[in-house]
Amino acid sequence: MEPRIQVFPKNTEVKNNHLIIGGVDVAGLCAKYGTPLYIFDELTIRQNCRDFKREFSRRYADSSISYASKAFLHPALLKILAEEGMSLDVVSGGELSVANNAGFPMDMVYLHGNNKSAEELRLALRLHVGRIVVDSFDEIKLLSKLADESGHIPDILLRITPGVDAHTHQHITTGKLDSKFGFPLFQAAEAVGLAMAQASLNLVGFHFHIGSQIFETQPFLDAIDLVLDFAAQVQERYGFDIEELDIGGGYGVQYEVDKPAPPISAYAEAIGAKVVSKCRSLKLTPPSLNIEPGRAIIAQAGVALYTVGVIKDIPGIRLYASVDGGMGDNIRPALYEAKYEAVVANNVQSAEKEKVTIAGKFCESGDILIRDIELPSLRTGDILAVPCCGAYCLPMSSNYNGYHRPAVVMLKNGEDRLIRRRETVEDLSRLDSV
Ligand SMILES: Cc1ncc(COP(=O)(O)O)c(C=O)c1O
Ligand SMILES: N[C@@H](CCCC[NH3+])C(=O)O
Repeated sequence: MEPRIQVFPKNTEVKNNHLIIGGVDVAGLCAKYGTPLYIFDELTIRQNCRDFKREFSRRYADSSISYASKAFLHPALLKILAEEGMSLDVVSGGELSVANNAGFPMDMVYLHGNNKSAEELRLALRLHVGRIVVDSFDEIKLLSKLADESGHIPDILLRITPGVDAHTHQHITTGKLDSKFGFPLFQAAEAVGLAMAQASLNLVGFHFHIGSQIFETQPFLDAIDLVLDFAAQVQERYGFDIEELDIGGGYGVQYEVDKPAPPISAYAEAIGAKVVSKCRSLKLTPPSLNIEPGRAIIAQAGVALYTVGVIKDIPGIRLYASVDGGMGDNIRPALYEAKYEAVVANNVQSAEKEKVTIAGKFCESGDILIRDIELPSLRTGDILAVPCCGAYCLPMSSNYNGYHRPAVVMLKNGEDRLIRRRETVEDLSRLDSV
């Protein structure tokens, strides 16, 4: 079996040397819909939701799982999440509106953001979202005023930056003290005092998020230690009892064959035990626990499909194969030096292999999707399948160089359906006037 298959959606197999996902021949899909194409496997999404719910509730009964919609947001996905009993994390009025328009239950929504506008806060108040995660002193004051005007008292969490190092890429670490997000611990008590003084706000607990693609459990445990110590301090100082603890997302996923991520059970085991033992030692009533995975729900479910175009051999230097997408649909290699695997969907296994660099078609020399990967010798017209592209690819995509964002297809029970059409030339100037 081709080892890279393990990084693809859960029900991926190889038949007649073709890549088959959810019973569907991937090369055939490309013939039907064109490329670049993003496909999502519904079964993998549902299994990931169920794994999180099962593993956390087993170790900590009073827990909930919120999908971080910034990783990928779509009405079809929202329907699946609602059916799976997931809550939702949104970070703007835009994400909130998409969720509301799709009929997602608003009481299951957490609104985040370090610079929420008055308009976004008014919308959240009008929709009675489940929680507003307040990020700054300015926001406490603004939300208090708006809540007062609206007549609705929102349940709020304060976002704390616990000051732990999550050992991940510096652009995706967020829990360090020098951060634009949240209240550093040394200012957080003052924030609790201010929030409690607002008759129009109902403070229920604390939130932290220490970063993304974190492979160790220890940074989560360190942050829990610090934030629950803080909860005990403010209980003594203000008589505030923490009812909810939201420990954010950041659970790692396997992008590369030789870099397996810890199973969800390992995070759940360590985190559940930590909250229980810490609350016991501090004599705190254990709070409800909310977990906010984005990547770990959706990354593995998504695959990017490209057609190979120009193949350029620079003897003694490098062999390049260019595909019909790149940084316009996946900025992650350029932004974070993210690494990806790939297989040739119409020729998965072959004795003839060579090292090749997969370039995108954008006018940037940094537009390299995968550097020096061993693949069956590529020919123009081959279909390249890049796994683990479900998270933070499409939501961070662009029209750079007049790129038409890809079509998106959902796979379920051997059937495919188009859930987002490919952009057209008309879309490129849709908003413009002369
Ligand atoms: C507040 C918050 N929660 C959850 C997430 C989801 O993170 P991940 O996709 O790494 O699980 C993020 C993004 O990093 C975030 O900023
Ligand atoms: N967008 C990043 C993760 C940051 C998530 C937002 N806090 C990624 O692609 O890995």
